[in-house]
Amino acid sequence: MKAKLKRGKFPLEHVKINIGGSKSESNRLLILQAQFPNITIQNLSESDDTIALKKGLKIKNGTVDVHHAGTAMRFLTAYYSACQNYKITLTGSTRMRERPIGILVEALQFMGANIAYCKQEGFPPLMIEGKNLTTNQVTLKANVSSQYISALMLVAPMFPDGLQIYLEGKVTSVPYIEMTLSLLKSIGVKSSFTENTIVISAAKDVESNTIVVESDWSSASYFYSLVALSENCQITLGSFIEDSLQGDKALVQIYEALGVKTVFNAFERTISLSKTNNKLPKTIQFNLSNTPDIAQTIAVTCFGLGIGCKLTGLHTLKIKETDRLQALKTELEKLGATLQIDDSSLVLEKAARINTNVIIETYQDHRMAMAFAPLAVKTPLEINNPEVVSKSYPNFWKDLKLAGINCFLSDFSE
Ligand SMILES: O=C(O)C1=C[C@@H](OP(=O)(O)O)[C@@H](O)[C@H](O)C1
Ligand SMILES: C=C(OP(=O)(O)O)C(=O)O
Repeated sequence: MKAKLKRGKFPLEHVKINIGGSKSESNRLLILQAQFPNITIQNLSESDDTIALKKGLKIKNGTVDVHHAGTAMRFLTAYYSACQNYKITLTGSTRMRERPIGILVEALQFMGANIAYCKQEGFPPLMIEGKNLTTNQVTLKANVSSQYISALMLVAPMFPDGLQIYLEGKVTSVPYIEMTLSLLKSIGVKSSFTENTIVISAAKDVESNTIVVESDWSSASYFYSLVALSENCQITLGSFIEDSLQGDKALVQIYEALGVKTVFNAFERTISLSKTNNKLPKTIQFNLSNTPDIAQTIAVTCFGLGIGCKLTGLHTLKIKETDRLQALKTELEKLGATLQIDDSSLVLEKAARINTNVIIETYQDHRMAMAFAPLAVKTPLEINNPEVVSKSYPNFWKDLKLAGINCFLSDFSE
C-alpha cells in the first residue's frame, strides 16, 4: 500500500477529532483486569498492540504472537511467569525478535520464574512455564526500557508479600513508570516510587472500579505538528484532561515553543490547538528521555518549519519498532535536511527548502508514517506502507482527512 497525501481545503473550520484511548494505559489496565476482574475499562484503545495483548490474556497453554507490540511482549512475559500452570511460547514479529528482553527475563528468573530462550539469548521468543513467584526483592537496570519495570510492577500484587524493585542506573522513560504507579493506586493497590526504589503491596482483590482511559497523547502529537506547520488552523481533540497520566502531555509546552497554543476545556474533556503569532526561535533544544515517542514528530515539525533542533535523551530509539534515529536521518535527508545523529541525540540544521516528490519509507514503524504525514501541509508527499499506523492509531488516515489533508490510500503495485 501507498498513501498519497496532499493539502486539501485548508484550513478547515471547527475540526473536531476524537482520538482513541491510550495504548499504554489500556495495556496496563488489561493486565490489572486479568488479576482483578471487577475492574471495568472504558475507552479502551483499538490499536493492534492492545488487541494483541487482549488476545494473549485469553491463552493459558500454547503460542502467543504479539507481533510488533513491545508492551504486550514485556507485560505478558511477567504475567505468564507469575501465573501457575501456564505454559506459553511467547513470540513476535521479526523486529520484536531483535528487541532486547534479557534485563526483564533475568529479573524474573532471579525471582524464581521458569523462562527459557527459544532461539537467541536475551531476545524473544520465550518459553514460559508459570508458577507462584515468591522472591519479593529484585534489582534491575533501568536505563534501557521502562517497560521491564512496569511489567514487574503490574504483576507485583500477585506476589504473596508484594514486591520491592531497586532501579540501577539513570531511569529512562520515567513518566511511564509513574503511569503504572498511578493506575495501581487508582485501583487501591498501595505503591510508592522514591528515588530508585519502587514498593508495591500484595492485593488479592480490589473494590469494583470503572476506569476511563484518556485518549492517546502520542497520537495527538501529529495534530500538534499539523497546526504548527499550517499558517492558520484550529483543531479540537478529545478526550483529554489536564491531569493526564501520560508523559507525552509535555507536547503542550514543547509545541508552545513551536507556535501552537493549547486550551483545555475541562467540561468537554477536549483540547483546542491553534496557531500563535509568536516569533519562532532559530533552533530549539529538548531532552526527550521522558517522552521518546514524540521525538520523530518534533524532528519533522522543526524541519517543516525551517528551524533547527537539538534533541537529546534519545538512547532508547534504536531498539524501538525500527532504529528510529537512522530512519529519521534517511528520510529527512531525502527531503533535503542536513542532520547528524549519534546513539542518543539528533541535531537538525535549519532547512531553507523541502524537496518535492519524495516517497517516505516507514520501516514497519507506525510513528514514521504518522510523523511525516503532517508535512503534506507544505508539500505533496507519498508514504509507503501506510497501514503500519494501526499499531497505535488505526483511524489515523481518516482523522487526518478530517483535519484537511487529502489522503489517497491505494495499492500502486501496477
Ligand atoms: O510503558 C509504555 O507503555 C511505553 C514505554 C516507552 O518505552 P520505553 O520505556 O522502552 O522507552 C514508550 O516508548 C512505549 O511506546 C510505551
Ligand atoms: C515504542 C513504541 O511501542 P512499543 O515499545 O510498546 O512497541 C511506540 O508506540 O512508539
